Amino acid sequence: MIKSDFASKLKDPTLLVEKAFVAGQWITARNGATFDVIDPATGQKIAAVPDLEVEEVNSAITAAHRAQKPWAKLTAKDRASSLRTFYDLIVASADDLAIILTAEMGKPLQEAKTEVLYGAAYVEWFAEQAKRIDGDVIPGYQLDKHIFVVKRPVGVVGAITPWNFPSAMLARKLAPALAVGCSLVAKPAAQTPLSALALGVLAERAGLPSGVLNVVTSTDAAMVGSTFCTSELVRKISFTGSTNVGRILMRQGADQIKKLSLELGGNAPFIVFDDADIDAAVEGAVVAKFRNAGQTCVCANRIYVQSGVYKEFSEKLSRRVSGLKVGNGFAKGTEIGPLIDGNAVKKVKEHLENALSLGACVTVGGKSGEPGEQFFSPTVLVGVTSEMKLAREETFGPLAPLFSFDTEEEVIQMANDTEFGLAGYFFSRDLARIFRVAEDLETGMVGVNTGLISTEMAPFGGIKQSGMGREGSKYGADDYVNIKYVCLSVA
Ligand SMILES: NC(=O)c1ccc[n+]([C@@H]2O[C@H](COP(=O)([O-])OP(=O)(O)OC[C@H]3O[C@@H](n4cnc5c(N)ncnc54)[C@H](O)[C@@H]3O)[C@@H](O)[C@H]2O)c1
Ligand SMILES: O=C[C@H](O)CS(=O)(=O)O
Repeated sequence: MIKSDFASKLKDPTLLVEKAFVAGQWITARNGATFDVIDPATGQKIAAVPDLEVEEVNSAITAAHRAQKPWAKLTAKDRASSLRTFYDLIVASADDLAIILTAEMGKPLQEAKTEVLYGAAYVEWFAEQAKRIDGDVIPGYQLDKHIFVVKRPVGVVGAITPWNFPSAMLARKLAPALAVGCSLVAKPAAQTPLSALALGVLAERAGLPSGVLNVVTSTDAAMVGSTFCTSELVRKISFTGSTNVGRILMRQGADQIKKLSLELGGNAPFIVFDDADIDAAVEGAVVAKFRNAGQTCVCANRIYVQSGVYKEFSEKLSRRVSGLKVGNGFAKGTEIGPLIDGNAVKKVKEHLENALSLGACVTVGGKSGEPGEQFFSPTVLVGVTSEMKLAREETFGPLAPLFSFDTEEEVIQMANDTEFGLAGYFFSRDLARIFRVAEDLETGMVGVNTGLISTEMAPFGGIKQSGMGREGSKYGADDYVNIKYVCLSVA
């Protein structure tokens, strides 16, 4: 066990596990291989976890397959009770889970705790929803015919999750899956496996039967994905990550017509109309752009400001951003943590330099940390135009580009001019405009006069190349069941 100084902060050190969770056992790789987990704020190794190979991934799939039918045969109430216990254990360990999350991902500790509780909220919600996976009784088409519609669990789910919300993105998948009677093999991002493994510890303590939840760790993500997609035992792939990888999984799953949930990339527009409450719009932009240092799929990637309020908004936003505290996620008062790795810093720099070369100007920020450090100061750019890379690509960092526009028609056209369609935001106090723009934005989710829309009670997901399926709300369960129709003939 790596005794990192963060581990000494844990009330319950047994939550920090450096083994994979397969068939209810904590295992190492057969060949003894491990990979390091690095604190992005310091570049220090904080743990080492098993680098599993295809045999071990198939063992996890087999375990999930063995466990699934007995799990599905429990009553909904029994599954609900297990998930409720799991929820209670997550909440009770939230402080420790947040410490582990900040250590491996870098986000400020308060944001990490918010993420842990947000993920737990999905477990709570689907513990309740487990008892409401209702079907239908439909009037027969002949006197002797009786039509019943039931919803049955899909079966074994292969779940692949990203590094930016390593706890909540797994919770958002396992909650509906287990609630309806599926079992699950999770593969967390190699950068952040510890949060998923800690959830495995708590699932075990909650009494989830062996094999219902498995967590495999590997640096060979492509191997895990193709193993999920080619195994006849895996009936569904639930993926959160980039659109490029989503495409790969769609292709690989096509041969077996795998059921898919894809939560993919975004390029969210954030629109400020001249009738907006500008101070509220500034606060909305800060949370929509700089939450998780800009590393969220629903971040405001393009900020469009109507020309009449452009000067006021850009000055107020720049002043607000200049006060954001950058630092180690464990340091008191930190609001902007490190980016996940050097490539993330490189991408932000590339987008910034491209914009500057095409005429944009920095009003605040624009600086990266010392070489080898992953910090980047929260930055506001003015004079941004659609020709710049950051208009077409997801920056995934603390860079707020301000575009100017004149008319509603113009900004709707610009906002929708992207292959992505995950989230969109706008600020306006004109009710007719609110209904028009909410209708016209080509996104799966819209925030009106708010920059934060993520909740377990609403259907989270995108359209176009931001994915398919929904997570959260009653719609979230639909992705983990098959509908079965029974026609009973009895005179
Ligand atoms: N829509 C959402 O809810 C949501 C949430 C978080 C992140 N994202 C998106 O994820 C991206 C950033 O996260 P990321 O860098 O971890 O994305 P990524 O696609 O590189 O990795 C996501 C997961 O896929 C795995 N992976 C990588 N290559 C794979 C392959 N060939 N086959 C199978 N699995 C593979 C990774 O190991 C990781 O576990 C951004 O585009 C962001 O918008 C979307
Ligand atoms: O990266 C996007 C995740 O879905 C995080 S959140 O749901 O917006 O908090």
